[in-house]
Amino acid sequence: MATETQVQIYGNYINGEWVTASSQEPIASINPANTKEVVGYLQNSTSDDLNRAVAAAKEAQPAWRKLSGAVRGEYLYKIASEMEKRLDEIAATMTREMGKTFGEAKGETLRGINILRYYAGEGMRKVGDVIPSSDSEALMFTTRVPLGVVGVITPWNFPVAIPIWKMAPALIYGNSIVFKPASETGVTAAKIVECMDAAGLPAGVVNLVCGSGSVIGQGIAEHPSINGVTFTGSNTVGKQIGQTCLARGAKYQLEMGGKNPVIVANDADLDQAVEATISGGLRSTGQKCTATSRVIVQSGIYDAFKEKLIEKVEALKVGDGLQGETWMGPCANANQLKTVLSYIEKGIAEGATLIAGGGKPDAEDLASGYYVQPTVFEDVTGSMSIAQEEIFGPVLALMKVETLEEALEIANDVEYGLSASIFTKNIGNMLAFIQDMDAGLVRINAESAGVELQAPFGGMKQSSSHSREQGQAAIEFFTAIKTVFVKP
Ligand SMILES: NC(=O)C1=CN([C@@H]2O[C@H](COP(=O)(O)OP(=O)(O)OC[C@H]3O[C@@H](n4cnc5c(N)ncnc54)[C@H](O)[C@@H]3O)[C@@H](O)[C@H]2O)C=CC1
Ligand SMILES: O=C(O)CCC(=O)C(=O)O
Repeated sequence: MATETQVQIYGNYINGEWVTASSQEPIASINPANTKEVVGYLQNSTSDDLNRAVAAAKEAQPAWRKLSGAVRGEYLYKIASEMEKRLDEIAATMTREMGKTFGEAKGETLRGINILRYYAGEGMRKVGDVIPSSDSEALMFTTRVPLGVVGVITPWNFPVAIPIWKMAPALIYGNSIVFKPASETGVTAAKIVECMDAAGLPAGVVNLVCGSGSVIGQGIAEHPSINGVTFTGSNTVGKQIGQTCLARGAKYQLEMGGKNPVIVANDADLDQAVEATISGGLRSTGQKCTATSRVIVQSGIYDAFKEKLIEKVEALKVGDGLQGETWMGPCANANQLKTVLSYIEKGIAEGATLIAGGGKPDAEDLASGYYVQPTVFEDVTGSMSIAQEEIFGPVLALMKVETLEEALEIANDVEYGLSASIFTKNIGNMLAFIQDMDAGLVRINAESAGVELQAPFGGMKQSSSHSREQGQAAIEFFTAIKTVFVKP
């Protein structure tokens, strides 16, 4: 039974006020490192609550868009400062809600603060071009207008960075927001919104509505007054949201799964490749859409790479992310743990060889969390489930190849195309990889995860709806271009 004493209940934030949902049935956010601990309670909202939030956002948006970009930017700077004051508290909440280590959570919260400051500056930058008209007396130019009300549906794996890299550009370009976070990380989300409230953001500009994906998430996708929906999460849900939005003519942006490869060439720096494979594959318990999942190694370096990898993986300290010595925390929820364990079983059943990890850790102090050992398979072939499907857990699949052509063929032989890495010193290998790898993010001598806030981010193939987030690319989703023709 979960402990239910002295745990705060977080309201929805609608029209500038913290309010209780009409259902009166809070949802508990549980600590995956210790499932007896409730981190906080969230609202289990209904369609009525969503309708109120959308109405507030719709009413607030015209005045918000009429402010100058510089003034909107000032609000973002203030939100960043409020978050900075609460950096440790927000990071610790993130760790308690979804399990990543405190160090990673703090890094992510800082990243959120930097994203806010980056987009605050965007409020002062150009939004259009002057285009010569065929009429010599006319002035023709483009400008940009906000979409209106934007729905923001986010997952639990980056509970600060993802909502902020969606909300900051939405706000700077003049949109208002209805924000539905994953329930696993609703308390972290409420704390971000508390910072927005403390920064004095006008009522209704951002509205937080917690609740189930099928009611509030789907409700956002269907709502006739929501003009655009930005989503990160699973492929199945993303496609459903895309279809719902398309059917009613709303704009949508989907960031979904990955099955990211790293190629280790014979001439790779062995230590660098091993470190990056471990960091890219196992940090955050492998729960990143950019996580390394397939490790394609050339035969000349295979044995040395494998030996070093296993030695390092077996030394990783699994535990509660709030404890300083922990390198890898638990899976974020019971479903994730179940999924990871089921993929490990499938790997064995389909003929891969388990060479590290493979189950729950034995330690007694880990018994009440959703822990799994960092796991490595070898003898993995391209058709196996663990080589094709997103696991979203700390599982690496080693695949041995003779040539780099073979490596690239295997690397591209999946339905996803989010990120990919190669380790090599050969410029020809690097150029072939940059050219031929079907992924939105290609990295040379660097791990597959690691997104920079000022650069475009998004995937090819089934990994995204082919748009890009972050950096200046965000303007493409959060605004519409207007071409203006003026004649005296
Ligand atoms: N690309 C990424 O970064 C992520 C990928 N995933 C993948 O998804 C798998 C399952 O994780 P989940 O948390 O269940 O992801 P999910 O896709 O169900 O959840 C993501 C968000 O969508 C909402 N949602 C759920 N059902 C919805 C619906 N019918 N309509 C609208 N919104 C809905 C959720 O409440 C949450 O806010 C993971 O194992 C992983 O493979 C999950 C999280 C992030
Ligand atoms: O690697 C990163 O920093 C971003 C990953 C991401 O967007 C995700 O896992 O959803």
